[in-house]
Amino acid sequence: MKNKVIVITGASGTGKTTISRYLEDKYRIPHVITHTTRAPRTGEKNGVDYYFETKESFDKNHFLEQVEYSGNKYGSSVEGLEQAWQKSPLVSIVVDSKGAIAYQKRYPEQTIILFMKADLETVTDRLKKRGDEFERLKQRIASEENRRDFEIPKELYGNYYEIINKDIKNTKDSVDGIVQKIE
Ligand SMILES: Nc1nc2c(ncn2[C@@H]2O[C@H](COP(=O)(O)OP(=O)(O)O)[C@@H](O)[C@H]2O)c(=O)[nH]1
Ligand SMILES: Nc1ncnc2c1ncn2[C@@H]1O[C@H](COP(=O)(O)OP(=O)(O)O)[C@@H](O)[C@H]1O
Repeated sequence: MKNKVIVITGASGTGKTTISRYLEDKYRIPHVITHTTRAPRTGEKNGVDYYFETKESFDKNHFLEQVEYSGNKYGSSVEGLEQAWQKSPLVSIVVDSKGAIAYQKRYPEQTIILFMKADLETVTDRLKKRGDEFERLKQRIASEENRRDFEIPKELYGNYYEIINKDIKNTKDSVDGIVQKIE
């Protein structure tokens, strides 16, 4: 198989991380670890969930693309992608929609985009249950970037799979169908 990357995008709480973990557990598809200046959430580990950076250390990386999202910086490096491809020709990455556009442009033949969708009420409820601190959660939900990511950007029209993540079993079935088609 030629190296490929499953790019998982969508608004906060729509299930991107859940699906990335599912791909890892069921199919041994490793995820690319990206960099962020946001503080770790309870249970998140440096070098596993993210590389947690200071503003200074963040800028020392060689980014393939980087964004500002709800007041924090996020970025993914060529090295991170190459490292994941060394483990497996098929890997996944969780990024915002700007990141998804960047991957589609740079690796048009190798990018498979999953656009995760759920309604605002559902995601708000899930983020509360995830334990996100309330003030941060409100700020995140209201952020321009998050509001934007409830819809797929026009640059990706015709080039993505939409997954409506209500019932988790149906969601996993849809993901299974997509993974099995990847050559
Ligand atoms: N473009 C880009 N987006 C990223 C990267 N890493 C994470 N993100 C996105 O940044 C946004 C915020 O991530 P996070 O703080 O973990 O919040 P969550 O979406 O609520 O889990 C999400 O849309 C992530 O997909 C990256 O390296 N590049
Ligand atoms: N279909 C679902 N039904 C119920 N809870 C879900 C579902 N999908 C995800 N969750 C939960 O919702 C929360 C947000 O999901 P997560 O994968 O962290 O979203 P994202 O990475 O897009 O912010 C997590 O606590 C997760 O376990």
